[in-house]
Amino acid sequence: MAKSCLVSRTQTVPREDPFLSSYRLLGKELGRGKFAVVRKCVELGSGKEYAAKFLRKRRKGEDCRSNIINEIAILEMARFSPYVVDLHEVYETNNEIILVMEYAAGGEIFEQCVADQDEAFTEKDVVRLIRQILQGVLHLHTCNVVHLDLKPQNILLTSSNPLGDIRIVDFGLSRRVDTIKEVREILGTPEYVAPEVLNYEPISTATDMWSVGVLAYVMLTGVSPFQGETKQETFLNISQVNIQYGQEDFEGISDLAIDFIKSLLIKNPRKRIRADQCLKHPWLSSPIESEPLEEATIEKKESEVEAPEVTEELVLLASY
Ligand SMILES: Cc1cnc(Nc2ccc(CC#N)cc2)nc1Nc1cc(C2CC2)[nH]n1
Repeated sequence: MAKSCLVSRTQTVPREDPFLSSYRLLGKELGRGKFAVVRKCVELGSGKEYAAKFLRKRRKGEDCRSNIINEIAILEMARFSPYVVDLHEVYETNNEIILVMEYAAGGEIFEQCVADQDEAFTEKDVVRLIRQILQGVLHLHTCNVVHLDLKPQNILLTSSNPLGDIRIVDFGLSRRVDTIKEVREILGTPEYVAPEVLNYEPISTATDMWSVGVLAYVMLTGVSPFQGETKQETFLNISQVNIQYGQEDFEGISDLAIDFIKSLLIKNPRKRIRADQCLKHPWLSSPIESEPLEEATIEKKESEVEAPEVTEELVLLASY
């Protein structure tokens, strides 16, 4: 444990700990994965709230620092998309890398997907949010990057009430498309994973588009379309595209919405519509259904950026 020094009556911070010298952790744990924990924090200088993601560098005895550098490089590459969470600062200790990211106060859209009718999303809400998700995904795909873990738990809201905007988070499984060798392990979360992943076939940007189809289904109905009693049953439902659009689940939902979902939940990845085509689908582009169209493409504040090669020089780490 680093030596600490008394800096004020209320708090002592380890002298050599730049993160804790610049931020105060707030009680709230926002998320926890196998090798990461996310905590709310406040930047002492500005008083601004952030989310700090603590990532362990060693996992199962292996050095996984390059995986974390990959996540940072993708967040950096996506910095011009308003719908990808912003990366503020990075710190490195002996055991961890800390990503200080934009705080999305509205939390996971998952909570509202499973909420009671009166708090659930309206179709108009879903049109607006799916359009934003597609604009974020289009930015990634334009940069040759696939997310590979798009699910309601990884789509956050800047505000839940009033309903704000989305932020795509968690690029821990993301890859540059041209660097993906064949998939050797099942990536992603069972309910949202595309058939080609289950069959160890090549993955592509179309793999994310399958997940967008599942996302739209869940946001509209609160039902996870392929979920079975067991993981095996779920995988079989996905592989056979065993899906229903039941009257009960889709009561009051437009035929255009169902047509949109059906354009994505197609077994052959080549037959699924792309993110740019989704944004032109009548369900998302008919003004009657929703607010006036935003620009379908993201105005880049700088020239189009290629997803940078994952090299360590790219990342300025405040290390200690
Ligand atoms: C209010 C809140 C509630 N729940 C979560 N959950 C969550 C979901 C996925 C991941 C996985 C990741 N990355 C981390 C937390 N994040 C929140 N705010 C965040 C969370 C963040 C950044 C992404 C961490 N900014 N604002």
